[in-house]
Amino acid sequence: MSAVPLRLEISHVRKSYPGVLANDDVSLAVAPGEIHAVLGENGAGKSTLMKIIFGAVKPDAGELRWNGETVQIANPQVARKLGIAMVFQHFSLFDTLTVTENIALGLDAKTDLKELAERITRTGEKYGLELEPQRHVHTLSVGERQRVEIVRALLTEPQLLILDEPTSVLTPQAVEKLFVTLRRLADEGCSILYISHKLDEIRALCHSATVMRGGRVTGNCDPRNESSASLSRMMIGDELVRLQRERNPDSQRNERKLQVNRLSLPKAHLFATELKDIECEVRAGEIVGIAGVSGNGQQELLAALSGEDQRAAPNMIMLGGKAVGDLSPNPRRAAGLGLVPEERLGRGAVPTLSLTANMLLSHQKAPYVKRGMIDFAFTRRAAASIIERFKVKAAGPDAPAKSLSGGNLQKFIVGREMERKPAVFVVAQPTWGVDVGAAAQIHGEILKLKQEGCAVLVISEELDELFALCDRLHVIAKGRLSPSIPIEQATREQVGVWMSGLWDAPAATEVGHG
Ligand SMILES: Nc1ncnc2c1ncn2[C@@H]1O[C@H](COP(=O)(O)OP(=O)(O)OP(=O)(O)O)[C@@H](O)[C@H]1O
Repeated sequence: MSAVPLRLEISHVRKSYPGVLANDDVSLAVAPGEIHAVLGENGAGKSTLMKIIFGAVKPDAGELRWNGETVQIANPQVARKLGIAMVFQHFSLFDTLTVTENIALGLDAKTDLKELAERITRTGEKYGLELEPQRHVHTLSVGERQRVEIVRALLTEPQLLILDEPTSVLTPQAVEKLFVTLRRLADEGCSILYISHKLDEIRALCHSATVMRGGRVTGNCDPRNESSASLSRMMIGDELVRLQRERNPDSQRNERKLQVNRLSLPKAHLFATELKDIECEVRAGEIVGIAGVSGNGQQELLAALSGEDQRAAPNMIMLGGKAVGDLSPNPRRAAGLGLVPEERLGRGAVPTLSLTANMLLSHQKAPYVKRGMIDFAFTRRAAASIIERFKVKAAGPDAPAKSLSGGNLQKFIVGREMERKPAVFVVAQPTWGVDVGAAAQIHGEILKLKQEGCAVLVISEELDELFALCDRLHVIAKGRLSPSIPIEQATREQVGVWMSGLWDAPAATEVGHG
């Protein structure tokens, strides 16, 4: 036998959860050095399949062959011994530990922390994933956390690397760098399973693709020969809805709903970003975007806006004319603020609680709570209506938040916050991990909010998203905010230059501070 065996061969895998068949007769094969995409809508069963390969979930039926041998992957330790590494979509890092300590936990053997820190730095530099090993994870932005996860996987020198939406929080430049890394790994013989909703990335990177829908494999193709439209048709069985962004030039005369006035905040901890003189405003019926590479003050700005950080002077943040800079989240909500944070598990939702109970995180007044009593029947109906309106795939309103796939939970949280009919809606990474169909739907709902007169602030690293949604755009860099530019005048090149902090404040086209 001269033929090289397949690196991984999966045959007839099945896995059911209460109420859902997450994987139904799934087969898939990956050769050494092959970059293989797995694509499908939110809840199609991609993560479940990857967890089965990684030994984190036990299949009900089916066979796995590794380098030609039948294997039982009982747990992730077995997977790692075989040479399988996985970067999860949800971070699996401990906040209170440093980068090095977190990575040490993922490695089986006893490790010398000093030596490990050096390896982390070296690997990070080699692959363009720079990290500061001594930093505590709670001080890192989501983009930086993603880097930790990827470096942790690379340190094990895997034969198969599974990446579950690795680029969702990376900048275009970082994605390019990552692709160089992945192609090099593949050239060295490492196989890669790549889950992503970004069809253009799949077409640029992957040699082959398996398409899933409703737990089943619905097709195989070479994505290099497909267009994004044909891939998306295979995935959702339909054409995408085109967004209609109506520019309303009069919105500049509308009432100011959110104003940030010379907001400066010193670092809350050693690795935080200091906010310097942030000035922006959002008027009723307007969508303003903030672009920028993660870790440039987005987290700090969100904390100041939400009330998690109450150190600002009252009038540094004005909500509908009310000075709220030093207030806690509840009075800000009462003043009309709706907020979707970038971390959905932990900040956006309580993982172990049902979707119904999670409604109460942002709905604590009538009709949800009456005379101090929670109206569970009403709350449950409200959760059910969000599930229906946003097409959230979940067993029902009683399903725990953690049982939802990433994109579905995101849809639920966005729906829950919109349900409050906020006067000001602040959303970070609105479509992180969300499939193309659902992203179009979330964008449509955000545009609808705008039409209803809501003032929307979108903080995102996805330039496409910002260009599709916003009327005006700012860029955040090193804790400073650029002036805003009307979207018609913005170019990717200019925004890219601004991302490194280079803008001339007085000369730039400032709108809306009149
Ligand atoms: N632990 C669990 N308990 C109950 N149901 C689950 C669990 N894990 C996954 N499911 C369900 O299985 C189905 C497949 O989920 P999976 O996470 O594999 O989808 P996915 O294709 O990775 O989606 P996404 O793109 O949103 O990450 C979903 O309907 C999900 O709600």
